[in-house]
Parts: sequence; structure tokens; C-alpha cells
Amino acid sequence: MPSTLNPRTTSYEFLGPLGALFITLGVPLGTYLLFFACSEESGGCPPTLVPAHIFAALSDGAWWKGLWDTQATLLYLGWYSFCLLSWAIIPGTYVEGTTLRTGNKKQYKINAFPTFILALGLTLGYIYLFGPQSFTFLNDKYPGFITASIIMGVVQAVACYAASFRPGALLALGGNTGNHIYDFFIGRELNPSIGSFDVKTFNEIRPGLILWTLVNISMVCSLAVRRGGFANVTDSLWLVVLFQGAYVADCLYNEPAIFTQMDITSDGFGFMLSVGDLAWVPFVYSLQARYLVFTPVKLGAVRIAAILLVKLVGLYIFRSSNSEKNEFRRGANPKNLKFFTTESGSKLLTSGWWGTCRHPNYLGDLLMSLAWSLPTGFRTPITYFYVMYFAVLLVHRQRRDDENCERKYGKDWKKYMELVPYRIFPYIY
Ligand SMILES: NC(=O)C1=CN([C@@H]2O[C@H](COP(=O)(O)OP(=O)(O)OC[C@H]3O[C@@H](n4cnc5c(N)ncnc54)[C@H](OP(=O)(O)O)[C@@H]3O)[C@@H](O)[C@H]2O)C=CC1
Ligand SMILES: CC(C)=CCC[C@@H](C)[C@H]1CC=C2C3=C(CC[C@@]21C)[C@@]1(C)CC[C@H](O)C(C)(C)[C@@H]1CC3
Repeated sequence: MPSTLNPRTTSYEFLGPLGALFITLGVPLGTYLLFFACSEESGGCPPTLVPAHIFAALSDGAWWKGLWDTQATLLYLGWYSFCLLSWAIIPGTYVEGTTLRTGNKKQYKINAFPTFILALGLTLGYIYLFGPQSFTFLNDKYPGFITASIIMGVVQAVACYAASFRPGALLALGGNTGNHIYDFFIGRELNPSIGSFDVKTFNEIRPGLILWTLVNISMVCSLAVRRGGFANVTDSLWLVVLFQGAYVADCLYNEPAIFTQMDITSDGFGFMLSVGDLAWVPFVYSLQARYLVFTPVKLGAVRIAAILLVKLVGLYIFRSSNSEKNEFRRGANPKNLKFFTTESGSKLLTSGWWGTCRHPNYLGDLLMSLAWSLPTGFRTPITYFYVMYFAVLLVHRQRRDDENCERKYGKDWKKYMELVPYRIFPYIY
């Protein structure tokens, strides 16, 4: 029911209910498809399976049964419980989020980084004691883990959607259209919580993001087993695993930074975020590392240096632009950057990174994503899927942010767009 607190949403994103339905079916299918399109099981990357083989497999019940793995499901449940327990047990300070429409502020427990360190420590200790062959199961049982994580995502999305109809629930401004398919996909309730436990932030940065690093470590173990020890693991795989591990560590170390991001301040928690966080992130983002297990690539010093350069330039743009904005939002301006004050009282930077384009942090993030694919070489475009998907996601996200800011700042945002005409790539886009 629309109300003053929860007005009816009158516009759609993602091409409305049809687009939402397409992505709802496409994300789980795409997660499996990327596995079968790029794996040893289907003959490599790209696969060598001909359509006749594919139809034969699909009409075979045993193939479908292979998507379910009871052991993988139990291990996944164990992993999810570990994350929940760590959140509850590991001490952490409480930090306030942004002000909600109700005038209240949520309190979030900050202990994602110690959870990551604990998970990493236990995993590395286990590998040290029992050898690399003891930790290849995430790679060996990949489709089973995909299924388990999708089920977890769907169950949570359904539960949160049902719970969002209780009286008093604060809904996302974009998730109350009244169309069940669309609202279920985009997320109806803004901050589903159980007591002080916030479902959305927990899922966004813990069970999926940390699992991504563990899946990558499992790939290193798989290659170590194949090649007779960690010393023979290829430089390309080490590079991918270190780059992506550092990205995850950076996010978890800066946990409070996510409380001002669009997903947390504006989006509801629906299918997009639950299955995106729990299945898509760990099992699609680890594609490059998985590929490098069955297609080892030796880079050598020159190519490592070139890839490092791309990564470091990306990291520099990502970090320095985010710091400029974060410091400025905290009331500091150590570089004396130019800004103007909007009618709402909030200020917008017009020089430094935020004067070159409206989303310099996206540019840095994109460059880093390219550096995660370059180590796989150029034998297949499939290992560049992440870069392509990420470019589409960020272009779309930038447009959504422009719309949100226009709603927030009105004609002041138009003035900012005139002063800073480029969206992501200075002088290009
Ligand atoms: N790896 C992955 O899969 C993904 C990674 N990301 C990354 O997440 C990060 C966060 O992205 P996101 O939440 O989209 O957005 P940003 O962190 O870029 O924040 C956008 C907000 O910044 C404020 N802002 C915009 N322009 C200015 C300015 N000139 N001066 C001061 N403040 C300004 C506005 O909010 P206000 O004015 O209210 O402060 C605006 O809504 C990005 O680095 C992105 O690359 C995102 C999606 C997926
Ligand atoms: C269509 C589809 C597959 C949608 C799902 C999108 C989600 C996978 C992403 C939406 C925003 C995300 C963010 C991160 C991970 C991917 C999702 C959930 C993020 C946690 C990755 C780490 C970064 O440092 C981050 C904290 C900036 C980032 C926040 C947004």
C-alpha cells in the first residue's frame, strides 16, 4: 500500500518488469553458462562441444543431477554459518549509517575485515597442515556450489520480499511499483533486518565477497596439485589471485565506506542483490583464476610489468578519487579543491578528480578489472567477460546516479553537469 512514508514508485529501471524477469532468469543461467562455456568439462574455453553434444547432455537426467551436490550444499551452509557466527562473536564498533527518510540512522557492526582475516588464516593453516589437495574442493565441486549459493540467494530474496509487506516496513523509493516481478527483483524493503543484524550489508560484503577469495585460493591449490607444488604455480595465476584478493581486502578494510553507496542508501534488498552478492560475485568473478588452472599461462617479467602498470594506474585513480570525495564529505579539503554549494546545503567538488568527469572512481575500477583479465592472454574473449559486464554495469549505474542526484540537487546538478560534462572517461564519454 502506498503511504506518505512509502510513496508508489512511478518509474522503472532495467526496462521494467520484462527486463527484471529477463535478468532474474539470466543471472542464475549466466552463472552456470559461464562455467560450462569455459571449463575442462566442456572441452576448454571456448568449449569444443558441438550442439549435438549439448542437446544430448541436456536430455540426460544424469547431467541435471550433476548440478546438485549434497556435500557442496552442506559445506556452503557451513560457510554461511561461519560468516553469521563471526559477525555475532567477533567484537566490533558500531558505526552510524546515513540518515533514513524516517529521520533515524541505522547502526552497523564493523567486523568484516577481522572476519576475512580469520577465514584466510583458517584456510591457509588448513592448507599448510593438509596440503594443497585438501583445498581443491571449491574447484572440483564448482557447479554444486553455484547451485547452493543460488538457492541461498533465492530463499533470502523470497523471505525478504514476503516480510516487506508487514506494517511499518521502510521500502526503497524505487522498489514499490506494485508489480511483483519488478519489486521482487529490484528489492522492496530498504533495510531488511533481524534485530541489529542488517541483511543487506551482511550479504553485500561477507559471504560472497570473502568466498570469492577462497575460491581463488582453491584454484591456486588445484594448479599446485597438477604441477607438483606451489613453486610451480604460474605467475599469471598468482597475479590474478593477489589483485582480486587485495580488492576484497581493501573493500572490507574500508567497511564504513559502503554505507554511503547507492546499494545501501537507495536500493532495496531483492533478488538482484541477494543472488548477485551470493552467487554471481564468487562464481563469476573467479572465472579468470579458474581458467588459468586448466590453461596455465606464463607471463614473464615484461608482461607482468605492463599488467602491473595498468593495475596501479587503475588503483591510483580509484583510491585517490574516492579519498578526495570521502574527505570532502567528512568536511575536510586538504587539497583546496574548488566546489560550489547547492541549494540543499550540500557541496559538490568541481576540481580535482571530480572536476575531470562525474565518476572518476568508475574509470579506476574499470582499469583494474582489465588488469585482472590481461593475465589470461588473448586466446578467448570469455575471460574478458568481467570487463565487459562491468563496463555495462558501471555505465548503467552512472546514469542511475545522475538521475538520483538530479532528484536530490535539481538545477544545481544540471549546473554541475555543465561544468563537468564527461561521465566516466574524460574527453571521451
Ligand atoms: N566490483 C563491483 O562489482 C562493483 C564495484 N562498484 C564500485 O563501487 C564504488 C562506489 O560506487 P557508487 O556507490 O556507485 O558511487 P560513488 O561512490 O561514486 O558515489 C556517488 C555519489 O557521490 C556524490 N557525488 C557525486 N559527485 C560529487 C562531487 N562532484 N562532489 C562530491 N560528491 C559527489 C553523490 O552523493 P552525495 O552528494 O549524496 O554525497 C553521488 O550520489 C565505485 O568505485 C564503483 O566502481 C560498484 C558496483 C559494482
Ligand atoms: C545484474 C546483476 C548481475 C546484478 C548484480 C550486481 C551485483 C553483483 C553488484 C551490485 C553492486 C555491487 C557492489 C560490489 C559487489 C558487486 C555488487 C553486489 C562491491 C561490494 C565489490 C567490492 C567493492 O569494493 C565495493 C564495496 C565498492 C562494491 C560495492 C558494490
